[in-house]
Order: sequence, then C-alpha cells, then structure tokens
Amino acid sequence: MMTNIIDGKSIAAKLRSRIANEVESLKQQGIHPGLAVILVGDDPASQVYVRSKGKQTKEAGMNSFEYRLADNTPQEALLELISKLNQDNSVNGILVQLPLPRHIDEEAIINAIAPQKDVDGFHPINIGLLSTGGKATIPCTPLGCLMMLKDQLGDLSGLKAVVLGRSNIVGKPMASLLIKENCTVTIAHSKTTCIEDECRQADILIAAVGKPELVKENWIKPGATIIDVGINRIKDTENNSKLVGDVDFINVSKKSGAITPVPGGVGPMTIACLLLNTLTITLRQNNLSIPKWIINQE
Ligand SMILES: NC(=O)C1=CN([C@@H]2O[C@H](COP(=O)(O)OP(=O)(O)OC[C@H]3O[C@@H](n4cnc5c(N)ncnc54)[C@H](OP(=O)(O)O)[C@@H]3O)[C@@H](O)[C@H]2O)C=CC1
Ligand SMILES: Nc1nc(=O)c2c([nH]1)NC[C@@H]1CN(c3ccc(C(=O)N[C@@H](CCC(=O)O)C(=O)O)cc3)C=[N+]21
Repeated sequence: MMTNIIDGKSIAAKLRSRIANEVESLKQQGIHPGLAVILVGDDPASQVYVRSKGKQTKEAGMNSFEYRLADNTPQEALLELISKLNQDNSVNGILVQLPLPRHIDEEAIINAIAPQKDVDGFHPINIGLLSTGGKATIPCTPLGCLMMLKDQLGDLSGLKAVVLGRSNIVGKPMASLLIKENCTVTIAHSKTTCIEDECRQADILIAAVGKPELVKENWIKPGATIIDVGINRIKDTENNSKLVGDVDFINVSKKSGAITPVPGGVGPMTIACLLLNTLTITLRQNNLSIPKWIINQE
C-alpha cells in the first residue's frame, strides 16, 4: 500500500498566510495582535522553539515580546511578570515555555495567566471549557493534529481513534477534541495492558509518548491514519544526532493510509496554531466575530 505523507510543513505555511491576511485587516482597524513568550532557563531545545515562535509571529505581522529569564529566577518574579502582562493591553496572548526549572510550581504559573490571554489553552478554565464544549482556547498541538486529520479524512464521525499518552498538554485535550468530532476514543498510557491490541483497532492513531519509534508496523490497522507527535533526539549509527518521532516511520508507512513525518509534521502545525490562537483570542478580546475558516472556535 502506498501511504500518503501528510505534509505538516506545507499545511502550516498555508495556515500562516491566512493568519497574516487576517492580521493585516485587523491592523487597518487599529488592532495589532501581540504575543508574549517567556522562557526561563537555557534548555537548548526550548531556545530553538522560542526563536522559531518569535520569528513566525513577526512574519505573520504580529508583535512578538520575548522574555528570557535566568534559570534561578524566583517563582515570585515570574508571577510578577505574568501579572504585569495580564494587565498590558498591547499583549493579547501569554505563553510560558514548559518545562520550567524544578523550583517553580508549573501549576501555579499556568493558573496565574489570565484565561482570556492563555494562548496555550493550558489554564483549567480553558481545559474545562474544552471538555464541556464551550468557547475554549484549544491547545496548539492537538489543534494542529486535528487540522491535519480533517485535511486528510474530512468528516471523522464514527471513526475509532486511539491516543497514546495522557498528558495535560497533548493526550487529554487531543482525546477531548476527537470526542467532539464524534470519534470513538481510547486513551492508552504506560499502564495500558496489550497496547498493541488497542492500536490495531484504530482508524486514527495519535502517538504522544516521547519514546523513540515505539509504534511498530504490526501495531497498525492497514490503511490507518497515523499522527506522530513525538520529538525525540537520538544518535544514529554514525553517532550523529537526529530527530525521530514515536513511530517507526519507515516500516509503519508501509501499512498506513496516511502518516505525518518527524520533522515536518506536527511541529510546524503547533507553531502555526499558536499564531492562530493568538489571532482568535485577539478577536475575542475585541468582541469581533471569528471567521468561518477557523475551525473548532464556533
Ligand atoms: N510536535 C510538537 O509540537 C510537540 C511534541 N511533543 C512531544 O510529544 C511527546 C509527548 O509529549 P508530552 O505529552 O508532553 O509527554 P509526557 O511525558 O507528559 O507524557 C507522556 C505520556 O506517554 C505515556 N507513555 C510513556 N511511555 C509509554 C509507553 N511505553 N507506552 C505507552 N504510553 C507511554 C505516559 O504514560 P503515564 O501517564 O502512564 O506516565 C504519558 O501519559 C514528546 O516526545 C514531546 O517532545 C510535545 C508537545 C508538542
Ligand atoms: N508552553 C508551551 N507550549 C508549547 O506548545 C510547547 C511547550 N511549552 N514546550 C515544548 C513543547 C514542544 N513544542 C514544539 C513546537 C514546535 C516544534 C517544531 O517545530 N518541530 C520541528 C523540528 C524542530 C527541530 O529541529 O528541533 C518539526 O517537527 O518539524 C516541536 C515541538 C511546543 N511545546
């Protein structure tokens, strides 16, 4: 079977250009969307993402405010900065890059962000709204995955979806979104028995576990659509560092109907959805209607 490789990079580029058009017309109305990104510490992977977010935010015509704080920044100082940004009208969205250094309580930080400025959709208010079907900000990675699924499959009603991973930032919100799309959803995790058997039932398989190439060819229902969220840096046979997902891409792609690559799949969509969320929350904060092409924000 020839699998279809879902080109996240190109879907993300199209999305960013629609966002840029919308931003342009907002600016003509005197509204200039702004995104504040806070990075605490000097984790190299986080630095790469934050740089990439800042660059793409500016390319979409939005204001980007970056705050790089030292690894030993006290929690109180971070809370003070968030409080200042909550009150700053030029800032529509606030993102605190995770993970945070160990001395900082992640939950306290997420809870301190004003829910209407929570561009990640991690605040309990937004998580609750997503579960109850209200006007939530949807976490960027699951939203990007859903867009690629819809692009590939159209209506998802009645399909069986298996989500590997139950984190608050990927697995759980992904499952909520798929339930909303009328899928029959199973969430599997490290305590799931016979995980392969669960996966073999899946028309849609989302892998978000952080284990390099865990998902094998014999776990897959022929023709299934596979979304690989995992970002794992490993050494290849020549000891060079390379990026792989949670799916054994070469072998699984022999059996799947469609699959996202790593890199070039979910990652670029995550950043494009961050810009999309910045746009959506700016529109909401200004009591403007959300254009029809922005899915799942009705
Ligand atoms: N492309 C992108 O934009 C993004 C990529 N990522 C990547 O996605 C991956 C997951 O991220 P995140 O959700 O934050 O990770 P977490 O570490 O928070 O969660 C991992 C989940 O996977 C489960 N798990 C771990 N090992 C296994 C196993 N062997 N079998 C079944 N389940 C297992 C864990 O189970 P349990 O709960 O039982 O411990 C947990 O629920 C990472 O590689 C991360 O880098 C993350 C965010 C964005
Ligand atoms: N508050 C917060 N929000 C997040 O959304 C958030 C976060 N913290 N912490 C870390 C994770 C991870 N994440 C990624 C974003 C883009 C790529 C991405 O663009 N990846 C490229 C490759 C990049 C590379 O080469 O390393 C790709 O897959 O093609 C990956 C991962 C967002 N996260």
